[in-house]
Amino acid sequence: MAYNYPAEKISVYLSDDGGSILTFYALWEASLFAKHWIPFCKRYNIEPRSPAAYFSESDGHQDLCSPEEWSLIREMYEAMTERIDTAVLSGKISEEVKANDKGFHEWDQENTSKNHQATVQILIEGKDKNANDDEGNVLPTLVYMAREKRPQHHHNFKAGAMNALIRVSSVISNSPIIMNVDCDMYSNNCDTIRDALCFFLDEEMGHKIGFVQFPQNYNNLTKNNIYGNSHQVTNQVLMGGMDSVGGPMYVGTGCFHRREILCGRRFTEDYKEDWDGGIKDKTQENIDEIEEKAKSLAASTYEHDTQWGDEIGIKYGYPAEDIITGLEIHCRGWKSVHSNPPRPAFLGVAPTTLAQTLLQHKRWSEGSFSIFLSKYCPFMFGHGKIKLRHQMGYSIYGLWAPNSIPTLYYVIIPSLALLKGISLFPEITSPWITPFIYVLCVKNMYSLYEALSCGDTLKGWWNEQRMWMVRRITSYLYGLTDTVRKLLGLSKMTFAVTSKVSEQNESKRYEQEIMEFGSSAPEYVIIATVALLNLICLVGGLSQILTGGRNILLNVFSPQLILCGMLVITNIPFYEAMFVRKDKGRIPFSVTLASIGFGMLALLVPIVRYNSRYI
Ligand SMILES: O=c1ccn([C@@H]2O[C@H](COP(=O)(O)OP(=O)(O)O[C@H]3O[C@H](CO)[C@@H](O)[C@H](O)[C@H]3O)[C@@H](O)[C@H]2O)c(=O)[nH]1
Ligand SMILES: [Mn+2]
Repeated sequence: MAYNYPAEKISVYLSDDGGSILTFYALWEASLFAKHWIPFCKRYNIEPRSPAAYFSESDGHQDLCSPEEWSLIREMYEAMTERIDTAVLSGKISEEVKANDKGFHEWDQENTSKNHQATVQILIEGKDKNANDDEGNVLPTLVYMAREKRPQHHHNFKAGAMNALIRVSSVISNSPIIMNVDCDMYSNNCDTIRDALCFFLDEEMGHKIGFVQFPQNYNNLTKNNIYGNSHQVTNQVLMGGMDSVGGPMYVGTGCFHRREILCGRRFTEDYKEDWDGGIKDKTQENIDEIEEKAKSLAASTYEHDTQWGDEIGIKYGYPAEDIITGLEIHCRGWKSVHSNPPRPAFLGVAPTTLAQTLLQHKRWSEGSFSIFLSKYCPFMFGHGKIKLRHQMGYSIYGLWAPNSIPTLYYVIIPSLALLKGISLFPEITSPWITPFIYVLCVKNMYSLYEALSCGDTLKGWWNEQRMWMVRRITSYLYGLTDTVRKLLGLSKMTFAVTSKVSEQNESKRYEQEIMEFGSSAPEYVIIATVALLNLICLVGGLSQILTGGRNILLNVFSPQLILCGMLVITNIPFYEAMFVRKDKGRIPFSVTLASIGFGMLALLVPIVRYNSRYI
C-alpha cells in the first residue's frame, strides 16, 4: 500500500483461503494504521515499507525525524500488533470491535476454514472522499476476500484462489497490471511498481512483454545457508540465462502480469495496451452492490463448465501451477522479463528446517516432473512456439525427480562395490578415466565459480553440495514415486503448504547453522543409511587396500575411493547428528537403528560385475 506510486491507482487484495475472522480483523487494523503509516513512509522516504520489517531492523533511525514522532508511530504499530496478538490468542473478536465495521457480521454464521461462504469486503474504497490518510491524501483501495469453500467442491489450491482474485478485482478496480505476492513475502523496495512498468511501457519491446518476474529472495538466510536455500545461482544464472532466450519462468510470486494475458490473450504484433480503458470508475456504483457482485464471482460453483483453470487464468491440476501458466503464456507468443535490482523487490521466508526444505522440494520436483510427462512437456508443447534453448531451460526442473535414481545409484553402488573389491571405473592411470575426472573437476569448479560470483560463501557452496545430494535421494525420489502413483491413479494431487513457523530452539539452531532433524521421518532414514553405508564402505575398502599392500589395488580403486571419501566428508553433519549431538534436533536413535538395519541389508546385496579381472 505504501508503494512510491499514485495511491489512487493501486488496489490491494488479500485472499484468505481459511476465511478467518482473525485475518479480517488484522486487515481491518492495518487499514486504520495505514492512515498514519503511509504518510510517515512517504514523508521520510523510509525503506522497507513493511512496518514489521522496518521496526525489526532499525532502532536507530530517529535522525530521520524527531525522536518523538518516531516513537509515536512505533508505539502505534506495537499497540496494533498487541491487539491482534491478543485477539489471536483468545481466538475471537470482541463485540466492541465488531461494531466498528459491517464486515465482521459476515462471520455471524458458522464458518470453518474448509467450509464457508464467499466474503468480499472493501475496507478502504480508494476513491471515497472519507478514505484519506492523516494528511488528506488518497489511500489505495484495500479489499479482503475469502472465496467460497465447500467440502464437495474442489478448490484447486493456490491457483483457485488466484483465479477468484482475478475475477473479484475485475469488478472493483480492473487495473491492467496485476502483481501477486505470496503470504510469506513482503515488499522490500518501494519503487518496484515503477521498475516493472518501465518494461511494459518500453517503446520498442514493451508490447511483447507478458510478465515481469522478480526473483524469490529471502530475509532469513544464514551466512552459509545449511539447507541450500539461497537460490542466488538460480536467480542470477538460470533466470538470467532464460531472460536471453524468451524470458524467465513465472515462479508464483513477485510477478507483474498483464491482466489480459492471465485471461488468455494471444500475442499479436499490433498489440497495444489500453491503459485506461478497462479501469473501473467506481463512483457510479455503490460499495454494497460491488461487494455482492464480487461475492458471486468468488462462489465455489462459479467456474463449473467454464474455461477457468484451463484457457483462462492460472492452470489447475498441477502442483506447480506457476511454471505451467508461465509456459503457456510464452507459448502464446509473449516474452517475459527477469528483473533483479540490487535492492531486492520482495523478501520472503525460506524454510528453516530440513523437513520443510525437503517438503518444498518434493512439491517442486513432483510438480515439474508431472508437467514434463503431461501434454505440457516443454519439448512437445513448446515445439515450434518457443526456442529450443527456452524449452531446455524449462526442462531443468522437470527432470529433477527422475534424477533421483542415478544419484541413488552413485551414492550407494560404487561404495558397496569398493567394499566388495569390485572395480567399476577405469584405473586411475588409464586414459579412459579422463572423462570422469574432467566431469568431476569441471562440474565442481564451475559450480563453485558460479556460487562465489553470485555472492555465496565457500562453505555455503559446500553445504549446497550436501543438500544437492540429500534432495535427490529424498525429495526427488518421493516426487518421482508420487508422480508415478498419480499416473497409475493410486493417489490424488495435494498442495502441501510449507510451514512458516518454527519453535524457538529450532530457530536458534537454524541461526547457528546446525541441521534440524528431531523427528523420525522416513527421509531421515534414507539419509542416515546412505551416510552410514558410505562410512562402512570407506573404512572397509581402505583397510583392504592397505592390508593388501599392492600398489595395483589402489590404482584400480582410487576412483571409487575418492567418490566414497567425498560422500563421507559431505555427510559429516549427519554422523554428528547421529552419534555426537545431544540436542533435540539430533537424529533420533530409532532412525539410527533403522538405518543400521538397512545398511546391513544393503551389505548383503550381491554385486556382480561380469568380465572383471579383479573379482
Ligand atoms: O490452498 C491454498 C494453498 C496455498 N495458497 C497460497 O499459496 C502460496 C504459496 O504457498 P507456500 O506454502 O508459500 O509455498 P512455497 O513452497 O513457498 O511456494 C512456491 O512454489 C509454489 C508452486 O509450487 C508457488 O505457487 C509459490 O508462489 C512459490 O513461492 C501462499 O501464499 C499460500 O497462501 C492458497 O492461497 N491456497
Ligand atoms: Mn512461499
